[in-house]
Amino acid sequence: MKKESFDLVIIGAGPAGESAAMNAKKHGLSVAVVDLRKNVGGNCTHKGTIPSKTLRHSVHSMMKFNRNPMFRNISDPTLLTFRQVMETAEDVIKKQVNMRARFYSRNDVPIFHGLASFQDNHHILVDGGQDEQTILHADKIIIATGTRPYQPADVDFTHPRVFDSDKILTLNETPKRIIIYGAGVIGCEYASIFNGLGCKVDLVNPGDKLLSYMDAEISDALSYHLRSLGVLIRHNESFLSLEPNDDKVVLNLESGKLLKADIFLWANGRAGNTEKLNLAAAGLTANKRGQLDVDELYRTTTPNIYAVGDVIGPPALASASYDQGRCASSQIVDKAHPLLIEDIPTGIYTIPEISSVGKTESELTAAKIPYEIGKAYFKDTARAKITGEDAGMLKLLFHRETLELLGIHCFGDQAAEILHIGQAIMAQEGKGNTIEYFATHTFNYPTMAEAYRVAALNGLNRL
Ligand SMILES: Cc1cc2nc3c(=O)[nH]c(=O)nc-3n(C[C@H](O)[C@H](O)[C@H](O)COP(=O)(O)OP(=O)(O)OC[C@H]3O[C@@H](n4cnc5c(N)ncnc54)[C@H](O)[C@@H]3O)c2cc1C
Ligand SMILES: NC(=O)c1ccc[n+]([C@@H]2O[C@H](COP(=O)([O-])OP(=O)(O)OC[C@H]3O[C@@H](n4cnc5c(N)ncnc54)[C@H](O)[C@@H]3O)[C@@H](O)[C@H]2O)c1
Repeated sequence: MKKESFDLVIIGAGPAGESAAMNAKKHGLSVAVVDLRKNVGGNCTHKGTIPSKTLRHSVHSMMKFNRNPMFRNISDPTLLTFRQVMETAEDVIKKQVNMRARFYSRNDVPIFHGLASFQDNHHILVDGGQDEQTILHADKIIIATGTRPYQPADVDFTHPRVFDSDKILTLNETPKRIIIYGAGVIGCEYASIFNGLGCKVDLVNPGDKLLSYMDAEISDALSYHLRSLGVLIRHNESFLSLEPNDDKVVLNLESGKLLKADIFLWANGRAGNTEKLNLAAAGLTANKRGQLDVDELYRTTTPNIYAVGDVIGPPALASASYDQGRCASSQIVDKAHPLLIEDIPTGIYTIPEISSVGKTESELTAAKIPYEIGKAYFKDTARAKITGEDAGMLKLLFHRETLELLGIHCFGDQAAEILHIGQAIMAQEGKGNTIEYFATHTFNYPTMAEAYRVAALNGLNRL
């Protein structure tokens, strides 16, 4: 059996593992990465963020084409199939893998392909199959193994009409009707994608609101727009059983309702990839969702082992995973790094898109912070009229005495980009963070950024 030794071994080549590896290497450590997959990029590139965002982009482009009368000079409205949009996604995945693989080779970080498991807290066995086994000795170890869709035992995911968010990428035919169970981020994003492909979508939500952690007005706006596009949302419904047949699936709900569709997508929760790591050998245990507990420096309870990314639980975002990986390896190379755990923005790629950072109205009300609201409706900006994307709103929440920006909530086309303008101001210290910035600086015209000026003036006029 081969044996090699490194300062740092990272398990998982997703966003968290990649950024941890690059950062440690740049600071002079010898680093190796282990991943089950032949290709780097993690679930983010192969199953999660990249395919879903590419699918969403293609579907959204097609919707714009179908909606804009100018394009009728070229062709009648048309629909793409799931396979067609998936081909574009596969192409993007390939390009991402090539780019990311170059990061590893240029920085001289070897990748060991195979299943990693602990032998003790300094030794990892990499099982590459076919007698290819390697033992890696490491001074420090970072676990960045991510998550996979949680699969309840009573749902048969081997049935061709039953999918989770990984398997859905293998779908060959566009269904006429789909039931999506779970209305978290994945459920809502796929509801938008399938709705855009012309499918009838039943979005079944075990909760009483879509994305209830969002600002209530934004959550309501999402429900309104999804419904107006034809998505049937059913709140407060719980899964009872699923009967997959040759020609359809039947979902039985605890309320006694029975829903029928061509396919069923389970989008309710994820589980940490820890069960094959032999954690006990390293003195570690995972919680019942397979996640690991860490302190604010991403240290597990075993002193030389760190954990980052989705495997440590919320916020479970690619964006945060990149930062967590860098933070953890900065601790290892003894370069203190800002912790980057406050005010993580959310970008939710429904159609229309949602993005927010900072406090919601209900959080500010509960904390008895005297805030005021400034709003800009996209329909009142020239840019939105030009692009035809005029459904949406930018809402700024600010302290009515100090004018400090406390929360930014945006709904509509490009919301995830628009948000970062305000985030930059919100992150300023002391008097640098003021809503007045938007009223006293000139914005390019016509832009969506101009919505900040409109919202700031709207808010200041309320004082
Ligand atoms: C459908 C979907 C859409 C998403 N959209 C977004 C989005 O728009 N924006 C956003 O910020 N986030 C999004 N996310 C979340 C994002 O994908 C994750 O936060 C991110 O992938 C987490 O990165 P990670 O490095 O922790 O792990 P992952 O990307 O999960 O990678 C972990 C890697 O570890 C490997 N591994 C696991 N166990 C072992 C083992 N024992 N041995 C060897 N290798 C192992 C796996 O093969 C995998 O390659 C989405 C997720 C999903 C599912
Ligand atoms: N645009 C984006 O940023 C984006 C897009 C898609 C997914 N994601 C990330 O992926 C993660 C998963 O999204 P989601 O929509 O599946 O989930 P979610 O976190 O919204 O959860 C959906 C429901 O499943 C439950 N649940 C979670 N894990 C479970 C488990 N192991 N067993 C039983 N129930 C469980 C949750 O409590 C919740 O009620 C999220 O944390 C999200 O941040 C992000």
